[in-house]
Amino acid sequence: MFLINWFRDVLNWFGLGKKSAKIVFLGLDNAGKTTLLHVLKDNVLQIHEPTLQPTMEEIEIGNIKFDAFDLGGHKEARRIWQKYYATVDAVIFMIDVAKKTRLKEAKMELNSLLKCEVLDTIPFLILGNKIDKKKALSEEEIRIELGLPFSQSNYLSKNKNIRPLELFMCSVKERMGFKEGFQWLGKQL
Ligand SMILES: Nc1nc2c(ncn2[C@@H]2O[C@H](COP(=O)(O)OP(=O)(O)OP(=O)(O)O)[C@@H](O)[C@H]2O)c(=O)[nH]1
Ligand SMILES: [Mg+2]
Repeated sequence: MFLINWFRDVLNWFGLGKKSAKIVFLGLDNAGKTTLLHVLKDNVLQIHEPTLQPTMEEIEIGNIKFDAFDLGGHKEARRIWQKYYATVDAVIFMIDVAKKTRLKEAKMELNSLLKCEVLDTIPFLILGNKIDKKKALSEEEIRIELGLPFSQSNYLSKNKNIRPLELFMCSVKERMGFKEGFQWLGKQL
C-alpha cells in the first residue's frame, strides 16, 4: 500500500494524471541514471552494475502509464541511444556534477542530442546529480560549463523552436532536488 501511494506521488509529481509518457534516461556512464530509476520505482537506493543492455521499467496504476528507458552511458552504449529517439516524449539527461573532468564530454553528448532533428521540440530535463559530494560544482558553474541559458525563454532549438529545457541540481542519494525537476517536466508534457 505504501508503495502504491508512493508511486502515485511520483506520478503526481509528473502532473501526469491520466497521461502516459515515454521517457529516456541519458547521460554519461556513472551519472546515476539507474540509481534514480530504482529510487523512483521502488524507493530503494541500490548499487547497480553499469548498464550494458537497455532496460525498460513500466509502472502502471489505474490508467496511468509511465515507461522509462534506462540506457547505458558508456561509449559503446551511446551508439544505440538514437534508436529510442523517434518515440520519446521527454529526455532526462543526467550529469555527475562532482566529476569536473568529464563535463566536456557530457556537454558534447548533450549538444549532439540537442542538435538532433527528431528531438527538436522534446523537453529536456537536465539533472545535475551528486550535489551531496564535496567536489560538486555549483549550479552556476554547471550552467557555464555546459553552456546552458540562465533564462528558459532564451533557449531555441536548432529549428528556432522554443524547447523546454531546464537544469535542476539534485542528489539521488539524499533524495533531493529531482522531485522539483519532475514537477517541471510534468508541466511540459
Ligand atoms: N554520492 C552520490 N553518488 C551517487 C548518486 N547517485 C548515484 N550515485 C552513485 O553513482 C554510481 C553510478 O550510478 P549508476 O546509477 O549505476 O549510473 P548510470 O548513470 O546508470 O551508469 P551507466 O549504467 O554506466 O550508464 C553508483 O556508485 C551510485 O551509487 C548521488 O546522488 N550521490
Ligand atoms: Mg545504468
